[in-house]
Amino acid sequence: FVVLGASGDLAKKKIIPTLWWLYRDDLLPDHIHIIGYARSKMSVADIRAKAFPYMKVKDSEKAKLDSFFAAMSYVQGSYSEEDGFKKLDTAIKAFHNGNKANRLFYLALPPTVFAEVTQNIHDHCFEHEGWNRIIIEKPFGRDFDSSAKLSNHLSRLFDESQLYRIDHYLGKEMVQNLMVLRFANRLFGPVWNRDNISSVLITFKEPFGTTGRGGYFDKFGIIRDVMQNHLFQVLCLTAMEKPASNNADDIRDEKVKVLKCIRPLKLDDLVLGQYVADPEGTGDAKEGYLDDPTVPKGSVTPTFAVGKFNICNERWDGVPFILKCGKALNERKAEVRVQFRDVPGDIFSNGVVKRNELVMRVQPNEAVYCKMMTKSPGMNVEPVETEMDLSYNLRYKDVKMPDAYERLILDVFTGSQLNFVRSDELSEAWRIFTPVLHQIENEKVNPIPYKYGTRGPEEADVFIKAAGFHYSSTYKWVNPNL
Ligand SMILES: NC(=O)C1=CN([C@@H]2O[C@H](COP(=O)(O)OP(=O)(O)OC[C@H]3O[C@@H](n4cnc5c(N)ncnc54)[C@H](OP(=O)(O)O)[C@@H]3O)[C@@H](O)[C@H]2O)C=CC1
Ligand SMILES: O=C1O[C@H](COP(=O)(O)O)[C@@H](O)[C@H](O)[C@H]1O
Repeated sequence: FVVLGASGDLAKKKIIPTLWWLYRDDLLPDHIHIIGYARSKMSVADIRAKAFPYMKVKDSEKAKLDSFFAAMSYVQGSYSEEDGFKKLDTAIKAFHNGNKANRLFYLALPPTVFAEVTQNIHDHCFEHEGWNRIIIEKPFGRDFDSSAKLSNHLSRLFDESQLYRIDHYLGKEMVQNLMVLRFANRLFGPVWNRDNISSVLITFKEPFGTTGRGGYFDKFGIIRDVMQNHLFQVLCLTAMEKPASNNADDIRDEKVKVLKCIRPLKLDDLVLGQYVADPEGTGDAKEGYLDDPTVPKGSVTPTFAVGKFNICNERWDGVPFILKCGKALNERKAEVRVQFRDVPGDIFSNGVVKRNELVMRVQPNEAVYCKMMTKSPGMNVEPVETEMDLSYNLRYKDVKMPDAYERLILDVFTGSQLNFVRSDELSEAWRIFTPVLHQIENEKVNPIPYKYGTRGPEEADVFIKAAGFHYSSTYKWVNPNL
């Protein structure tokens, strides 16, 4: 397992800790050897020191941790020159000692070096006896053309079955559960359509800004960072037809079909925002997006976006899929909210009956709940709002929920591409977003300012309401834990 970019942030925060958790739980193959590769002069001890704060090691695990790092080495080399990769190949060969070996390369690297690194891996580090697999992190390009260029480059070097494009949302418990909820319950199938569903709202909110990553983020913006990939994957799993089987290509075929039914997004179907400081807030809230010195002065990059999509097929035509994402908002939350149509021929008093909603909460605290009406308990006969609630922390108290990266890296070892992005999914997603992204950039469309720590610009609520999502404001949840 070669971690390219071993000196970087992703390696220390995610990849090394994930490998450790898999190793600790005896889920990695026997005889695994991990090699870090980067330009910096460093050692395995340095990798260990950098990653340790993120590895959640218990005192009782210290001996196992030592054996984990004993199975690691480090090779210093450049990303552009072949010498480093030849050295890497020699280092790998030293471990398999002439025996057949499988090689997995994780590109924990900035996209600027993807092309040269993959070329060098292909030319100098491929094993001819065992399998070779490459894991690539997003961003997979910035638009349709750059993504196609990267895809063409990769397809010249590798077979699609060797490429694992990570979208870590596909490794999250509730995102994986979408398939089971939809296709393993008779309850939902018959109502999962335009006759019964009035809108689908897919939300991603983070309560912190981009400080520290402003330089990277500004080149991409929230649409490329979250909506075009994470939220679109969730949209596809929510909207797709039942696949012929649960094998990776059958599922990905269905996702592609959904994307093909979506027309390119228009500016009128978007609300864009950018967070500003909240002078009364504390800590980071005192800093707006433009106050970050790594963000170019006067940048109009959106940190918040709501987009409305129509899936023009027999099941969904006319049902708005509303995708909302933003940084520096009031809470951390990712969820899918399926809102049903009004009950026809309401026989109860005016406006008491509210729409049903099925909410699949991805994070925090995984839950599936269905907002519904019940008779007010006791002497009263009026309908009241309530919920059927599957809260994972109550129902599955002792289950350890693996991190998304743990599931996905394990998938790569086992050769399952189900939870990875195929190149045609990618090009369809870019087809939908590229024209509007270019328009936003060319016309320097001004995002609406919103205060750090709020729910985003009020215009977003107006837009979402106009799109067809009803917010009743009357639903009150009683936390059974309290
Ligand atoms: N098992 C569990 O843990 C359960 C927890 N709950 C909790 O109860 C609370 C309420 O439930 P919830 O399902 O959110 O229902 P609500 O009816 O309170 O909210 C529904 C949606 O309306 C949006 N919203 C909030 N304020 C406005 C507004 N002023 N205008 C327009 N839209 C608005 C919210 O999204 P946003 O603010 O993101 O835009 C949310 O998507 C939540 O905190 C939920 O987590 C409920 C049921 C079960
Ligand atoms: O890919 C990304 O995802 C993270 C959010 O991931 P989560 O698992 O914490 O929900 C986001 O912060 C980041 O901007 C984006 O690049």
